[in-house]
Amino acid sequence: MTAAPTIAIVGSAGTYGRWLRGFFERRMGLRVLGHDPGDPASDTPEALLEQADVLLFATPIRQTPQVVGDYVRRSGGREAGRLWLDITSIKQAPTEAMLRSRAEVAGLHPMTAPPKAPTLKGRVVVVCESRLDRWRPWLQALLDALEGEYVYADAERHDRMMALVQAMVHASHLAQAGVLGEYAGGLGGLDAIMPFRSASFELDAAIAARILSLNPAIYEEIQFGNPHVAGMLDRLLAQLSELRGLVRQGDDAARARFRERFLHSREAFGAQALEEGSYAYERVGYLLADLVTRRYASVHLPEDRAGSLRALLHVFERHGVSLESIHSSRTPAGEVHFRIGFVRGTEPAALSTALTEIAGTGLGHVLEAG
Ligand SMILES: NC(=O)c1ccc[n+]([C@@H]2O[C@H](COP(=O)([O-])OP(=O)(O)OC[C@H]3O[C@@H](n4cnc5c(N)ncnc54)[C@H](O)[C@@H]3O)[C@@H](O)[C@H]2O)c1
Ligand SMILES: O=C(O)C(=O)C[C@]1(C(=O)O)C=C[C@@H](O)C=C1
Repeated sequence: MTAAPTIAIVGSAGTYGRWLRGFFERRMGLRVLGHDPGDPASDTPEALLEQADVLLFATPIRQTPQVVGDYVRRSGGREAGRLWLDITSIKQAPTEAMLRSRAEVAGLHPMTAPPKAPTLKGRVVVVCESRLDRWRPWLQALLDALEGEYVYADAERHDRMMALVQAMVHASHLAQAGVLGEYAGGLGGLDAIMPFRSASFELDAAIAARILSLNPAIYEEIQFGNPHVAGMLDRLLAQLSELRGLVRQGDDAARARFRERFLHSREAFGAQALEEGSYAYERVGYLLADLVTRRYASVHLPEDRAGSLRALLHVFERHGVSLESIHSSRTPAGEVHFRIGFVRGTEPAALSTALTEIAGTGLGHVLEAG
């Protein structure tokens, strides 16, 4: 074990492999090697096994157990005393494959696509500590640097949870996307439906859109590669079939059964989860409402110092421009920027003068305005 280990990423040209290289190099100051058949300039598997202290698999879910098996064979015992990690979305098979090595082993599962931020701050990461000894303190240092929110489980429990947290959510949104597609002919596409949206519809459509925009192989494997998914789908289908049966039946008895069977899930959620969930929903609702504000500007404050936001707000105040909302987020490079919404009736000339002054004095970079 060394305090500044050399890291090797298997799958270094992939979406997460690239993000992780940036993280290890820039945030942790570590030397990073990587192999990926998609990048002919990448290092060889032999170089990884010869030089790296920590080997991290960021390869496609379906291939990962075989890829790990291949590295176990090539390594031939050299991995003893080193650390092997993976970030696969399904844990049991990759973990079993890594445990066939002599390395220390831990599985990580970031519950997010690589963010447009330098760390996983605020994002959940599942940690499967499979065989840890001398690498435990370094793994903790890695988790601290990643700034995630950690939950611990063994690989089997992880996969059972993912049948609900991922496979159920993806399956129901893919089904919604399919239904919307079938109705598109009669009602018009999503464009025609969206003006009628509730916040719930907007969020569900956003989730479906997200699933359909990311790597299809991941979503396929989350359904097909987890042995706990088929049972979950049976239950999901049974719930929907029962609901359909009751709606078709349509009488008071069916309504009573509906209230009893479906609305009483309240008890399963519990009072606290209901309160917190409903509050979270309201907050997201406000955010969505703010994002449709007609007049807005996105501003990056290059000087990361106390008082720079106050100076920015002061410019708007001097030009008589009133704010309706202000939200902060990050650019891909990790820079904070503020999205500011302005009240209806904002004088375009006053807003334009304020934004020109902000850019001209170097107080802020105006990234976007509308
Ligand atoms: N992208 C996400 O949202 C996300 C989130 C959490 C976890 N993960 C997990 O991360 C892993 C990688 O996902 P991704 O989105 O980066 O996928 P990706 O397809 O973008 O990247 C995978 C990379 O692995 C490479 N590869 C394939 N076979 C290889 C081999 N034998 N040796 C070396 N490299 C090989 C591919 O060429 C590709 O560049 C998956 O296991 C996935 O479940 C992804
Ligand atoms: O789109 C996102 O950011 C995701 O959260 C992706 C998502 C998910 O949908 O659950 C997909 C696969 C990964 O295993 C983790 C998270």
